[in-house]
Amino acid sequence: MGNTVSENCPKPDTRRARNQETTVHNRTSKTQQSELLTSQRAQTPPHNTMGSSSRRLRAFKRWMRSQGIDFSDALQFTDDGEAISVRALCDLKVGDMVARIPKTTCLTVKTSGARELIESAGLGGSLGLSVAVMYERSLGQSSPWAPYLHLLPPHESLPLLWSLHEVDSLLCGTELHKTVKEDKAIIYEDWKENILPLLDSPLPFNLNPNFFGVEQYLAARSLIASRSFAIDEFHESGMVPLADLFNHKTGAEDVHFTSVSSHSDSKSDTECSKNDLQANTGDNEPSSENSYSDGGGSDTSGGSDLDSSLVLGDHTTALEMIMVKDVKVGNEVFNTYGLVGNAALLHRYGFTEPDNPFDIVNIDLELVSQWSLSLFSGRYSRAKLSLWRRLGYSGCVSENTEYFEISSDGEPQIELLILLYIMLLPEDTYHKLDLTLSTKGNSNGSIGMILSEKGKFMLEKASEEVSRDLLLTKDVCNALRLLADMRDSFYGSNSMKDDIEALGNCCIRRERKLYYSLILRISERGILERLRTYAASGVQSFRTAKRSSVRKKLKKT
Ligand SMILES: C[S@@+](CC[C@H](N)C(=O)[O-])C[C@H]1O[C@@H](n2cnc3c(N)ncnc32)[C@H](O)[C@@H]1O
Repeated sequence: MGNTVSENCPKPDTRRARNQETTVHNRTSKTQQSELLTSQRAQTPPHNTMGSSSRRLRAFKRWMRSQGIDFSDALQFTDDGEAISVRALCDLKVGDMVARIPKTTCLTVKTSGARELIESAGLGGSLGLSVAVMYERSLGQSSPWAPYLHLLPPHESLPLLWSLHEVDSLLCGTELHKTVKEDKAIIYEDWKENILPLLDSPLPFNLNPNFFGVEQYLAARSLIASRSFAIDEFHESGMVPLADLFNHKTGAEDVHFTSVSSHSDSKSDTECSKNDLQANTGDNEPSSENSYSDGGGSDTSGGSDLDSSLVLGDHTTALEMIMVKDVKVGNEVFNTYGLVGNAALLHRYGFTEPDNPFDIVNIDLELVSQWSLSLFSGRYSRAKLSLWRRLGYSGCVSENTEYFEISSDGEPQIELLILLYIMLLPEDTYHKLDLTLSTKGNSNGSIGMILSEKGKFMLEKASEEVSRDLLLTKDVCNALRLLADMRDSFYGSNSMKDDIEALGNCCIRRERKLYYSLILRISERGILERLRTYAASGVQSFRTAKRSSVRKKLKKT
């Protein structure tokens, strides 16, 4: 069996937060080196020695050394009292290995003292890992991970942990509102069904209820969502000390995590194979169906030392952190948590980024139906929708809702344009198309078919760009503008200008939830604004001119 590495792409949390999430793997041959970057370069003191080493950081570093976690002294861990970040103490170069973390030091179900308890209860996934985290936390100083756990925040401020009032007031209208409310209910059920019964576990698991309440469960889930990694098939997801200290920058990471394997089915015995791991995999999707099929024996007991014999059935022994970009002395070293939009970032990690190019806004089919009903009868609207479907189109579907994506530049999904176009077809054209489709019986070249049925031009193989251009009639553009207005009304009475002003007056430290949710609102509303611009440009005369030139070209061919 080959090296097992799970990609640490964040899974789409929800349909709302399912903005493109892709991993970036731009490794270079230099990453094959296996020497840890040592102090040679770091010994040159930086001009501006910044940051501090807090007591908890010093204890954590001592603990890392005692556990065999190697880290370069070119990395500076900075503790501002609330959060940690990592900076370069000297110029870091692509290919520099800056840390090596033995898997045995990761906090997973397999390494936790609660392994037997978790496995016998059949708890897998985030549920199992959260019991491991709660259990180790309950041990206090006796936990083998005590200095690591001490460095973690009590919880991450994810919307899942906000009060219902906060969720309703701060997320109203956003892509997260409904999702978070649903999450809260499911997570509570998870706890009641799976965690509460553990308190009756027989000795030696004398669990302290104070560490296994619903609040502690939510806190553990928030830490897992925001900082766990998929390690391998054996360990599954786990907390990876040190690797989880790097902050995120969208599409501009400096460091990659790699699983290192040196085992028998490598091409040669001496060959090291490496696979990228990407932060973070915390499965924030509440689920009650977590179960373990692994019935493997368990020989760990509570509060044991980290046990190197735990790397069972998996030959990969360590995780490495390797620079994929040069970083100048004094600059922060970033990881990436994936190419995700702000709704996903807030949902899983509790923060958002201004000008995030991976943002999207969704327009529900339900909203399109409302718009259609404001113009046409229910029967007429349904018939048009059915024609659109018979032509082979659909929107995105998730959790029984059908919707259309508007990308961050304001461009709507083409299926929405086609639907609007069909909805707005003149009655006779619609009947003609309906009849043609019934006789033809297939929907090949459907865009061309729709457009040609309008009788203006023949278009068999339309490129998406040309099709878009032709679909953007004046009526379709007006419909887009109306839909943008309808979607924007979900945000309540505050205008976008009010939101921007509120953000300007907001203190990120004191009003973190407000700050990040305002960025989410503003970025989503910005997309709707760009959708309006997109629609407006469609009705401008230059656009008409462009269309007529496209038509001319098409006629010639
Ligand atoms: C894996 S941890 C990173 C280390 C973290 N700063 C710490 O104090 O341990 C992920 C958390 O760091 C914070 N974070 C990471 N990147 C961020 C960013 N670009 N802006 C704001 N907060 C960020 C968020 O709170 C997130 O949930």
